Amino acid sequence: MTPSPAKAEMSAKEKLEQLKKQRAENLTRLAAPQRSYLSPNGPVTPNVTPTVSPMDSIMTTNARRKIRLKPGHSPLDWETKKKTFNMKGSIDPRDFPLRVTREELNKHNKEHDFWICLNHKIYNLSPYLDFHPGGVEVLMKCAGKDGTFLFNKYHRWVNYERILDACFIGFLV
Ligand code: HEM
Repeated sequence: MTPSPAKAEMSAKEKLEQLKKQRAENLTRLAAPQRSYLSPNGPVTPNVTPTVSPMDSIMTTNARRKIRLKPGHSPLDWETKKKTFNMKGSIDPRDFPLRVTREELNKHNKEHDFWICLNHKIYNLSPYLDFHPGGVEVLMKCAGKDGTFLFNKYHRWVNYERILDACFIGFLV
C-alpha cells in the first residue's frame, strides 16, 4: 500500500521540522566561545550568565565576571608599565631568584605587599592588582598563598607567565 499524498506530505514536513531542530541544537552546541585578547581560542568552558549576586557567581559557578578597569589600567597599559617600572618590589636584585618558603610567602598578604604562588613560581602581584580584569577582591583570596587552583578554576587558558613575566621573583621551596 502506498501512503496517501497528505500523509506523505505530513511526514516530509515533520522531517523538515526535525532537521531544523537538530540544526538549531548543533549550532548551540558548537557556538564559538567568547574570545579574549589573551586566548585566541577562547575559554575552555562556555559562557554562563550570572544569576545570583556577582560575588556568589564568582565563587560558586563558572560564570564570567569581569570588572570595569580604572582608566589607564587596560592590558595595553600594563604592557607599557611592565617595561617602565620595577615590578619585583623591594627584593634585592642580588637575591634573585628568591627561594621562598611557605611561611615567607604567607607574610606577603597585603595589597601593597602581595606575593602569589602559581605552579611553584612566586610572583609579586601588587603592581598587577588594579590591572586584573577579574578585580582585586577575588585576588585577595590568594594573597600570600598558592593561587594555582583558583587560577585554573577561572581561566586556565590565560597565559599568566607572559602577563606576569616582569613580576616573577622566585621559586617555592
Ligand atoms: C595571578 C595571576 C592572574 C592573572 C594574570 C589573571 C588574569 C586574568 C585575565 C587576563 C582575565 C580576563 C580573562 C579573559 O579575558 O578571558 C581574568 C579574569 C578573571 N580572573 Fe584572573 N588572573 C589571575 C589570577 C586570578 C585568580 C587567582 C583568580 C581567583 C581567585 C582570578 C579570578 C578571575 C575572575 C573571576 C575573572 C573574571 C572571569 C571572566 O573572565 O569572566 N584570577 N584574569
